[in-house]
Amino acid sequence: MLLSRLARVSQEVAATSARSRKIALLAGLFREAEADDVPIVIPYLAGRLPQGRIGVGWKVLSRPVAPAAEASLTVRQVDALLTTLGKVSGPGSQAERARLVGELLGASTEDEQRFLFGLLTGEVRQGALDAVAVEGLAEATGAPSADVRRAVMLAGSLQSVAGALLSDGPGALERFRLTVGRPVLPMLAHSASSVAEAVEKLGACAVEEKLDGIRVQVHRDGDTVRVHTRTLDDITGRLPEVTSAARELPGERFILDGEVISFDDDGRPRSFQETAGRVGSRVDVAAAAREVPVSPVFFDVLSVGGRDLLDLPFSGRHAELARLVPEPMRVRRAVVSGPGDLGAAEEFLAETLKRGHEGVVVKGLDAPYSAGRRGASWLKVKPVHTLDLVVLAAEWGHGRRTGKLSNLHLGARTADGGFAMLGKTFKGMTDTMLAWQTERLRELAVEESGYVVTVRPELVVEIAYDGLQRSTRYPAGVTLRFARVIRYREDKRPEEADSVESLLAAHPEVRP
Ligand SMILES: Nc1ncnc2c1ncn2[C@@H]1O[C@H](COP(=O)(O)OP(=O)(O)OP(=O)(O)O)[C@@H](O)[C@H]1O
Repeated sequence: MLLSRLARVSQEVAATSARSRKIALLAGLFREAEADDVPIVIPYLAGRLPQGRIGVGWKVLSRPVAPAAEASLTVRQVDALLTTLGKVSGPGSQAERARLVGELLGASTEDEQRFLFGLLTGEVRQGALDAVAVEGLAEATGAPSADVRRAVMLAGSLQSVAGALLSDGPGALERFRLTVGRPVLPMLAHSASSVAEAVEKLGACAVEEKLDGIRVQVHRDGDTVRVHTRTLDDITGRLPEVTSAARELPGERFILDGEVISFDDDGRPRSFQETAGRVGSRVDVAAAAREVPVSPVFFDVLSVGGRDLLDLPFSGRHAELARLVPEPMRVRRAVVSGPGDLGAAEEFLAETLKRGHEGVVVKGLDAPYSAGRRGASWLKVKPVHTLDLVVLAAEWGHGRRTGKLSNLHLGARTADGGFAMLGKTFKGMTDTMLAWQTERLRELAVEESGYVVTVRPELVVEIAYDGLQRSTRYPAGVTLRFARVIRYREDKRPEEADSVESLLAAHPEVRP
């Protein structure tokens, strides 16, 4: 497929607000695409680079290059060139990058240059595009859109489903069934501001402790056990405790969902940093496991004995879980009949906090498991409220922080797929964090002006704050009070950051 075709459709999709028109435009594009184009076309449309980072800064991009008169570049040629670009390193790499970018832009028409510029600087990001692309695929291939959605949910990747559908037709969806050994994206939660609000919304529900560890999905097939993170990385080798616990359960084939966490000798949870450090260590796992042992604590089951349980109501899945996993290895919970029983829910939250956990997750008893979604039926309640925001820029520090990128400009997602800055912070960072962020942000830099370095909006950071206040200086009309960094969330994509809309919904006091 020619880049010019993709660039035109991308522009048309951005220009129309009608969802049906967007779907029709994408369906048209998919009908023309070859299966090999798909892994490039879909991320480009959403404004993502399949290569992740390629280390091209604003300086290189902003050098004017005379455009080509006629479109000839294919998306696969562009992708190959960007892959080469991403691999350039060592002495002379700046000049080599500039040469390759010059080559790319010189072969592009003016429209294509504009598209590439947006793509490389992160400006054409379109957050909601993947959902529209699912509908477009269904329309282009004649597959029912609910089936495409379920396949994407289970595959955890729109690209792979699209590639299979476009080369083999609707029958290819069969390949994306829930299978032991093949991880699926986990179900996620929304926030509620209180247990009362959550119980009011959900009615009969289970109130579960929220453990601040690392999410794991454990697959066992006979003697084979695999452990995956929420981003589907395979971390089996790092967690011998989890594999041996899974082998001792009275089932041969299952998929369990839970959290691994490290407890101290008194049974209180150790800090997230300790658990994360342990789970992150790949060398000398045995020594790390002696120093910081972790335990799996399960809260859901997706499959058992070859039966797919995703569509069972949570109460049914939990009954299966209780048959498979002994109580000490399951999260503690209280079942609550509805708002009339709020006292029991509040008591459980208070007890959970006293035991050192960060809050609770309130779960509707009737809801199926929605893999890869923030289901409306899981609501987390944490007394210390935090936000996941995207770093838009950073300022060079001074004094002790000279040479470090320090003050972060923080953005929340906006309805149009962009980000609105909510404020800045340089608080809460450890020295390690400062060094790490300086390096990462320099790689993401697109423009440097004075002491402010603007970056591709890719890094997600968890921020604690004491509230919102109105402000005319910021585009959303509000700013954060006493924002401070808690940790970077490398497991989250910017599309998963908090939005201005949800923030304002949680703070009625600042609404005009
Ligand atoms: N009982 C539980 N049920 C579901 N998730 C739990 C539970 N205990 C801990 N968790 C963790 O909480 C996360 C759910 O919160 P969410 O989906 O919003 O992700 P998150 O943004 O990482 O949450 P947070 O930043 O609040 O930890 C899960 O991914 C899981 O790792």
